[in-house]
Amino acid sequence: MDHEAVTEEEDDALSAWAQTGDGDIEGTLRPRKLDEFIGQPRVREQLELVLESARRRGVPPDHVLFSGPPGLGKTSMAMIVAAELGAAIRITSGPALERAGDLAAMLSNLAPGDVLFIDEIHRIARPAEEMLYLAMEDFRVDVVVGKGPGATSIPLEIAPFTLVGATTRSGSLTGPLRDRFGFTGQMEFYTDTELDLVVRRAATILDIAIDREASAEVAGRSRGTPRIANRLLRRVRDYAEVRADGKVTVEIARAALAVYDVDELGLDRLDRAVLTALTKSFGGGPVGISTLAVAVGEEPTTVEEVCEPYLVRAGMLARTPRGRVATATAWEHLGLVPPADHPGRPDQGGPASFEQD
Ligand SMILES: Nc1ncnc2c1ncn2[C@@H]1O[C@H](COP(=O)(O)OP(=O)(O)OP(=O)(O)O)[C@@H](O)[C@H]1O
Repeated sequence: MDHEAVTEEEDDALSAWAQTGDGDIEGTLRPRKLDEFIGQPRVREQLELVLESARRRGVPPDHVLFSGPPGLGKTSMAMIVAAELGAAIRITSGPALERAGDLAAMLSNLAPGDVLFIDEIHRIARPAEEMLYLAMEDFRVDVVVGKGPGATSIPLEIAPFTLVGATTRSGSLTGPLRDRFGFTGQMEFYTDTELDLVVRRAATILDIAIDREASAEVAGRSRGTPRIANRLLRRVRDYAEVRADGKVTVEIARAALAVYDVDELGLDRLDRAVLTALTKSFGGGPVGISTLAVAVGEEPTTVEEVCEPYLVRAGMLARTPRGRVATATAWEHLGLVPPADHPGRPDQGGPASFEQD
């Protein structure tokens, strides 16, 4: 292993990480405990208080919601909640709960203290959502037997449990559902320093020799997202193994990332397609998200949930009440000059003049 400036303390931490589990790669790379989780200091501190207090009182903690863009560690956090409580976790997702009966079956099979994790909870069907209200509040479900005027509803007690929900769109959650969560952890994009740690941790687990400059390069191009950091690391490893001696240096990392179309800011082909359509086809905007999605041949939700958060964060795209607008930084990044009257031009007020929605 080639960790040039790794301190002894870091080395200990890295080798402790190396001993975590096996299984599929994503699973292998998932942090298992709260203190193993890199980044998100605010969410970690808040969650620790929620869990510790529940542990001391000997009751299941309040229901927990994690929200934020994909790949920031919401599923990992859900698993950590269960691990920290020493509880079993049952996993499902909003789209899988199409019928209330599916949810009733899951809820009635829970043992006391279990954690039920519902990923993409904003996509849960209405009848299941209504069943969830009662389950979250009173640990009860009403099972409807029969049809038509003769139908009766039988109340069924369920074990006290903790619901952990994850969503990329907390805004689409209905008020009553949102209100039933006692704690919401808002996951933020990671800093480059945090991602550097994520990359080095994964390199240790996967036994990839990467030097410090190279891990920083991969981290800097990972769009603030650990899942992307781990993925880029694996692609860089492939390149190093096939085209070189297996060691990842910064030159190898740069060459590999060029092959995979990841630019210096971490923007991939889709991000650049969005910016190119926005600037070249729509004169910088404003343009609606659906039109933009059609122009790049993607689903509006993919553009909205996967590309947009990072482009907004990188200061390249602004959401205005009239649609999406490319900022001066976006034009510059593509090597283009914004038209004279475009609001993205700094002399026209620049990005700061945009009203965010
Ligand atoms: N803080 C972290 N430290 C190290 N690795 C992390 C961290 N957070 C996430 N990862 C890694 O990133 C990957 C994605 O994490 P996870 O599945 O928890 O994200 P998510 O927010 O649930 O994503 P999605 O909403 O797309 O399912 C996992 O392989 C995990 O190992």
